[in-house]
Amino acid sequence: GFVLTHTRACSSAASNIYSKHLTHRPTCTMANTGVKYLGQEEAQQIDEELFSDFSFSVDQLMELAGLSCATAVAKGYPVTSLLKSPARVLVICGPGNNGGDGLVCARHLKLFGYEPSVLYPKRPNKQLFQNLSIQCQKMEIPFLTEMPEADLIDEAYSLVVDAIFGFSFKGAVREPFGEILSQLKKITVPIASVDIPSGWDVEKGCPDGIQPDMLISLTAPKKSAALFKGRFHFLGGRFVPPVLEQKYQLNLPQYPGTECVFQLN
Ligand SMILES: NC(=O)C1=CN([C@@H]2O[C@H](COP(=O)(O)OP(=O)(O)OC[C@H]3O[C@@H](n4cnc5c(N)ncnc54)[C@H](O)[C@@H]3O)[C@@H](O)[C@H]2O)[C@H](O)CC1
Ligand SMILES: [K+]
Repeated sequence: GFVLTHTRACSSAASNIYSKHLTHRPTCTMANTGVKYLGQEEAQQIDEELFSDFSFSVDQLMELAGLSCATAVAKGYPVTSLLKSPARVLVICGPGNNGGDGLVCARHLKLFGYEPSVLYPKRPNKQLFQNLSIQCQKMEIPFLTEMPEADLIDEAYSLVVDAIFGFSFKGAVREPFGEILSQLKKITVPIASVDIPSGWDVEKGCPDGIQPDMLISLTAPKKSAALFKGRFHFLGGRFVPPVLEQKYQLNLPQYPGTECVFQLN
């Protein structure tokens, strides 16, 4: 197995970039847990096993994944720490389950006191995603019709949640996501990426890709997470049965108490 331990210090460059959007700079804490970093195939295999052998439904795990993401955001960027009020968050959702996590995250962010807006340019024709979209609309979360320019994002929002691609991303980015990612490379407000920084190769990353300030790894980090340079790395998706954890030797850290996220660094 591929096991990485993390002892990296917080990136001071990233701190300087983002501190202008915060009233205080949160302190980083580090945990050296020895959790396993997964390859793309292994991540997909575990996902598949949760749905088949363990009989979970996608809705169930997506709800817990999205809740973890909103919780991590609330820990890293508390509403009261943000310079702009209301605390507007742009949640960008992609065409797969990573995008579904984003919709769930947006709904919980609203319940946590943020003002999320959703950009959802490619909507799969499946009941699950239609339901999640209706739930957001009923929560009075606006859906944008187009991607705002980078300077507009910096002006209007405190944070962007990147729920575009997760562990099934492969090959060159297809439109409209290429243009969306090129705007995200220009913004100065922090990006919180769900599971994988979108556009990054799941295992090898992407040196000239987006550089999120927060990464929320779900189930277990993927290999590219070793290249993450932002301030906050959280683990979420506290739903892995111990039998499955042992089978894949995930070596997951102990989540504190009833918490749904664990801060890896
Ligand atoms: N077990 C867990 O931890 C759970 C994780 N969840 C989340 O699900 C995603 C993985 O979801 P999946 O549907 O398999 O794939 P993606 O969302 O990564 O994307 C697939 C989607 O994207 C399109 N696509 C792929 N490559 C490209 C490209 N180069 N350009 C454009 N579009 C591309 C593809 O066609 C599909 O439409 C995981 O990361 C977690 O976030 C679950 O929510 C819960 C269980
Ligand atoms: K993502």
